[in-house]
Amino acid sequence: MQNETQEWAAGQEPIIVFEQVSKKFPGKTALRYVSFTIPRGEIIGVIGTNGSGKSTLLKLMAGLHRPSTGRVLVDGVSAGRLSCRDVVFLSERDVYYPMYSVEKSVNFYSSLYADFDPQKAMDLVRAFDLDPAQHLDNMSKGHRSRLKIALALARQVPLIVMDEPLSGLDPLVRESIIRTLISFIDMEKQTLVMTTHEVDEIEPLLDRVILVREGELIAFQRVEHIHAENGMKLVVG
Ligand SMILES: Nc1ncnc2c1ncn2[C@@H]1O[C@H](COP(=O)(O)OP(=O)(O)OP(=O)(O)O)[C@@H](O)[C@H]1O
Repeated sequence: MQNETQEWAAGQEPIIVFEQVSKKFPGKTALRYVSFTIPRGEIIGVIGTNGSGKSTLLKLMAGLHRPSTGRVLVDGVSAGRLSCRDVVFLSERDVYYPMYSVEKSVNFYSSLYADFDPQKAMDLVRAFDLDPAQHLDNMSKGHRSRLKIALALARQVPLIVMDEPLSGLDPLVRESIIRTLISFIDMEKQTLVMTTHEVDEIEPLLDRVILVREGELIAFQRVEHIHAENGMKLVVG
């Protein structure tokens, strides 16, 4: 697979630019000279085997890591200067207040973030079959994952970054959850970037794929181009 040359329509500046980005941790180079440009209004999947650098890539986009070399721009701003108003980052970790109910969590988030839309959050709660009155410490891990996604999607920000949003979800509901998730994204104004190991389920819903292997960008392509070159399946390993 090869990387594509991009052409952008006038006035359609990209939401994310990576220019020769490397990220080094003590004793480990997680990413090496990664460059790509993500247009607005797309669904992007970041795939690769364990330890290939996916989460590091997402944290750089969200401004949670600074590049060791190179430059990351989000909406024209250096990622190091981003605030929580620009990007939502949904981490793999389960962060919640166990004593709160679903509805109280929505109200709490509404008080935290000026761009939080409580009506949209409650619509998502219903779409994900959650009980607004249920307390989080009584909820299953899968239901807490749904709530976590609902709270992230209710923010009106240009970039939503999700690290493994499907982890902890029953394989039988993953596809319907991801379809619901995508249906709530405002494609005129928002871009979604997510990592996943569930490539088969998610692939039909993606516009583009970033494939990383051992810290290197192997491909950044539209899904249909990958199909044309490799048949119907993405190859992760
Ligand atoms: N804070 C850190 N300090 C040291 N090494 C780190 C740190 N964060 C990540 N790494 C290392 O960088 C490499 C890439 O990690 P990363 O978490 O980005 O991979 P990943 O593709 O998301 O993996 P997984 O699929 O298992 O979540 C790994 O070898 C990891 O151990």
